[in-house]
This record gives sequence, structure tokens and C-alpha cells, in this order.
Amino acid sequence: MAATGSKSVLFVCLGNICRSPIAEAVFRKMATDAGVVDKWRIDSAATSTYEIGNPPDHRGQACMKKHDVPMRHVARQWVIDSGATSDWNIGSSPDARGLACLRMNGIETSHRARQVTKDDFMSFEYILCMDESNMSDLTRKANSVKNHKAKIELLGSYDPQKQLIIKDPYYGSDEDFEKVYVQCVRCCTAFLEANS
Ligand SMILES: N#Cc1ccccc1-c1cc(NCCCN2CCCCC2)c2ccccc2n1
Repeated sequence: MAATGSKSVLFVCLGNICRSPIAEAVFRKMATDAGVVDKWRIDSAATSTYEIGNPPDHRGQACMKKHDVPMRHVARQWVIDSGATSDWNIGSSPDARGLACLRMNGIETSHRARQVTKDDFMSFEYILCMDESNMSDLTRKANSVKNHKAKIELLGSYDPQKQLIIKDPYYGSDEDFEKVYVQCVRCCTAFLEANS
């Protein structure tokens, strides 16, 4: 049973290695600093299969390090993996309660890109994406899920400076990742405020 007043947000972009892991890390830090992170299930995912299983982009990791924002990526010397005997949850993230337990014990987990699943539309209250093509991909997928619960919105719709679109920095520079970071800080601040 989820804690009372529990909330959930899934950040989504095209590949889940650039924009959505930054938004997830920024929001998680804000919720932690506000003392409410235990009330939130926070995750990120991709609309595409381009980068499934890959860690966040190194330029995004460098940006997070520069701004002292912990990112759920830990470079691993050993390849240690785990698997399931069933196909029940293929593609889903580890259970939020398990992640919270790991984090409470200072055991960092690493984020690996994953694609949005049908279950996400049933289990997340908010699905916040970055641009119009993410929006149309998500809306199309959501329409195939009966009475889905998620509110699908542009993260940029929370921006006090009204910059609606957070542009894909994949072919861009460090400055483009910095712009993604700055927009995510403004939008996540307003989104957390609107849900406090
Ligand atoms: N597509 C596009 C696109 C258009 C404009 C600006 C950026 C991108 C762009 C391209 C990427 N990977 C290169 C193409 C991947 N292959 C495309 C054909 C199928 C097999 C895979 C990205 C990867 C991760 C995150 C964001 C990305 N964004």
C-alpha cells in the first residue's frame, strides 16, 4: 500500500539518456531538499527503443556533476546483473520501495534507459515530456490503454518563463545540455510547488 499523499511522476524524452534523466535527477534533488522525496515515486523513460539499457549521456552526467545534482548512474567496474524467472515485468524499473530502501542505505542504483510501458500509463499520476513529438508518441500509446490514469503534459508547461519546449540536445553542445538543465530547474521547481 503506497504511503498516504503519495505522488508519482515519470519524465519522458526520445531516448531516456539526455533530457529525462536530467529532469528526474533535478526533481529528485529538489524533493529530497524539500524533505518530501519519500512521498514521491520518480522515474524516467523513453518513447523510443534507441538507447534501451544504456546509461545517461556523458554530457548530461558532466552537467549534473557541475551542478552537484546526484544522478542515478554509477560507473560500474564489475558487470553485475540480475534477472527474473518470469516475463511479468520485462522493461519495468525496479520496484520503488526497493529503490527507496537501497537509497536509504546509501546504495546507489544506476539508471538504464527504458521504454515507456503500458503499465506506466496506469501507475503514474503524471507523465511529463519534453517536446511535441514525445507528446504525440505518448498520446498515441496512451490511447491503446483503457482508462489510463496518467496526466500527460509537457514539462515546459510549468515554466514561469513560458519556454514550452525542452529541445533534444543529442546533436548539440555542452551549452545545449546546460539549457536543458536550466529549463528543468525552473519547471521542476514550479511542478513541485504545484504539488506541495
Ligand atoms: N532520431 C532523431 C533525432 C532527430 C533530431 C535531433 C535528435 C535526434 C536524436 C537521435 C538519436 N539517435 C540517433 C539516431 C538513432 N537511430 C534512429 C533510427 C532508428 C535507430 C536509431 C538520439 C538518441 C538518444 C537520445 C536522443 C536522440 N535524438
